[in-house]
Amino acid sequence: MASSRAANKFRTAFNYKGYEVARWFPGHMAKGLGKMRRQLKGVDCVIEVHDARIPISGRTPRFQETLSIRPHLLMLNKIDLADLSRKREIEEKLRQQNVEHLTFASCTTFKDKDVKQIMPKVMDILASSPEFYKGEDDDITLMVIGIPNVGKSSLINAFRRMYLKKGRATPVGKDPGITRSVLTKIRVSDRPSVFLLDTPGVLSPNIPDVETGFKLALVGAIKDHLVGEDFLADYLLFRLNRQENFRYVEHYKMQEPCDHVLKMLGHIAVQMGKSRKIKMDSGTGSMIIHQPNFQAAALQFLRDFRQGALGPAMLD
Ligand SMILES: Nc1nc2c(ncn2[C@@H]2O[C@H](COP(=O)(O)OP(=O)(O)OP(=O)(O)O)[C@@H](O)[C@H]2O)c(=O)[nH]1
Repeated sequence: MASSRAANKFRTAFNYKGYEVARWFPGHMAKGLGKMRRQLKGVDCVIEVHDARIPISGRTPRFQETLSIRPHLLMLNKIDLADLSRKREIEEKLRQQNVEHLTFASCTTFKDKDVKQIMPKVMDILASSPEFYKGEDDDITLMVIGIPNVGKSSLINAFRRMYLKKGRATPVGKDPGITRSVLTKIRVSDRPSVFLLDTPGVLSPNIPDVETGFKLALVGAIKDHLVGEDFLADYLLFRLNRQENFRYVEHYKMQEPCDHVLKMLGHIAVQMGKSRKIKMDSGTGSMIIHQPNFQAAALQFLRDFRQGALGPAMLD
């Protein structure tokens, strides 16, 4: 375990090296956003799924515009990976952002106990919004929105498992941008008759600052290669050290915490047995040296973080 003396040696600010985030918003997202907005008038309630590890950051302002038009439930998903020790503070901040209805959930936990609470909440929200409530015999249409990779498809599949006893209707994947088809209408319940509109993950065209961009990338909403795996790994190391979360020391069997990403990635690469052979001229002939595969180590570090192996996370 690291002493607080060791913790004092760590960087207090991250050098983003003049990174630009503007190019992280691909064209297909703008198209998706436009289609979603056009479909809104047939929607009774919007379920916005967001990642509980970044409860405040990264929700797009354009989503929030839609919220004033339609009843809205914000579902903070992946709580199995999140450190929610400051839950009250998070709830308060979201209330200040006009989030009236909030729920915490995990879509992958066995028995879907969190997902079970969502439909009753939606029914309550609709019942308290008479202008949108139609009556028991009418179809209810819900739109599921959110940034990439937060679990929108997983939620829809969980609903289908639960209410229709059916398997996957929509593909799930660990990489962002799996859902490309816009607005597929999927029946998720017979009684009441409920349809869900699946939507592609859409990022804000204006990510407000580079730090938000890095947080989004750490939770997998932006593809790693757009940021650079080693750069992102460095940011992760910076964040873990700042929060004095030193589980990585034990996890990678290190001697002590470390603030130098290449040193750390080198250690992980050796642990994983990942090295590259490089031919070098030694002056008296050529020789083969083994260089740690830093990229493979960076990917492993990011994967371990995302799967919760380095402890529950809170990036806001
Ligand atoms: N640990 C954990 N993983 C989850 C949870 N919900 C979804 N996932 C995983 O997160 C990844 C993304 O899930 P999807 O349901 O495809 O996310 P999406 O929002 O539809 O993604 P896009 O299609 O990119 O917009 C998958 O690997 C899921 O298994 C959760 O509650 N906990």
